[in-house]
Amino acid sequence: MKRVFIMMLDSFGIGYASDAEKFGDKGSNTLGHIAAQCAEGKADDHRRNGALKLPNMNRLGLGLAVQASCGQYPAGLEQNVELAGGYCFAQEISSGKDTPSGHWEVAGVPVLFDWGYFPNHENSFPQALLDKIVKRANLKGYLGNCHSSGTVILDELGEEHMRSGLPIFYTSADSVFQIACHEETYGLEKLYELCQIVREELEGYNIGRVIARPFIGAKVGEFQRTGNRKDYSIEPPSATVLQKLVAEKGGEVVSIGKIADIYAHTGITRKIKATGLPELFDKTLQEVKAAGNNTIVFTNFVNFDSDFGHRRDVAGYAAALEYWDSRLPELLNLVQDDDLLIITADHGCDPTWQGTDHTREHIPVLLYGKGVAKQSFGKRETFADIGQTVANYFGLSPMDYGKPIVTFQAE
Ligand SMILES: O=P(O)(O)O[C@H]1O[C@H](CO)[C@@H](O)[C@H]1O
Ligand SMILES: [Mn+2]
Ligand SMILES: [Mn+2]
Repeated sequence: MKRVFIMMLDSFGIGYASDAEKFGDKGSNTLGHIAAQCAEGKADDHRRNGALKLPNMNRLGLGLAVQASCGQYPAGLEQNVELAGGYCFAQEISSGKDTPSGHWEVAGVPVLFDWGYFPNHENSFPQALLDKIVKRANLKGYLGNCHSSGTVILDELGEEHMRSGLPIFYTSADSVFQIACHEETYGLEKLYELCQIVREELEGYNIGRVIARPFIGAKVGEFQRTGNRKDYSIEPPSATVLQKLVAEKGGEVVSIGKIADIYAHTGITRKIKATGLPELFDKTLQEVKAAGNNTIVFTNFVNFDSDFGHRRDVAGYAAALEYWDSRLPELLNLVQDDDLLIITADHGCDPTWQGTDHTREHIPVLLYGKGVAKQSFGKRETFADIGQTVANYFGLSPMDYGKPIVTFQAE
């Protein structure tokens, strides 16, 4: 039976990439800096304390992958562990450091064109675009129209939004048009309809995603974003390894969490909704247990990025990693002889870094399965090596980019 399980720890970077300077990210290191702060006792709070404890990922080569990526073994992580899997690190060839670029490149389709961006920090969106949206959606106006962190803007404009009923428009260094509206006072369906209109009006602007950002709460300090976030992505520019598995083998691709949205629902045969790390992990285990031949179970663990990376919350990120690692043995126990488990990431989001945006970093690639030698697989020139490995494993036609990290015998 052939089954691949891809665990995408959103924003789990392991050291700045050689082109990081272009992004203002030279020196960033999501895991390295979290480990350093933990080791110095600077990440102790009600959620965790002491040195970073990731014994299970470390047995799959995490510490060694970090060392290979940035030259320094992560502080506090156990050394000289007996390897249970293969490991390497990969650099990104896509032009951006955003979620779709990282995910698509992992699936064998790097983004080599430039996305459109809204570079102005105030009055970010072109007036002509705003006018069209206002007219088509029959709005009385809008709030925001700027770069912002999604939680900061709720503190600033959430109450005004509730009073006026005007949607909050904002963006970031990524190619995104984000819309925050109160789930109850504005309405979830109305927000989704507005996002759909904006998606259509963005034709020609080359914007990666429109993101619905529903929230709840009565007043400042109580606002909370909900799991009803929805991403409206454009489609990948060519067939991903997910699409190939479905087209060439009639295979099954199970999306857990945000995966389906990120691939614009292409190459996905089943979608499982889940919110928060515990539920994402529970649903992953369920799907891995039930998976049949020629199946990919693909989970995006968004919380590392959205709850901790962008929020620059080091202790929160560390606690989330420790939680995830503590559950990893449950997944490892379900991996059968022919299966392949891949633990990886889509970009960095160093919680010690300036600003609140992603960071241009290498990603870890931890491989586990009987067909994987317990060794280093070096530096990978593109995240697409993962997609090529998956194509090779399933015996699909090769992807245009990437080299297989491990090769498998055709059946
Ligand atoms: O600050 P929030 O709303 O979480 O926004 C973040 O989430 C977006 C999508 O991942 C990114 O572009 C980043 O700006
Ligand atoms: Mn991401
Ligand atoms: Mn993000």
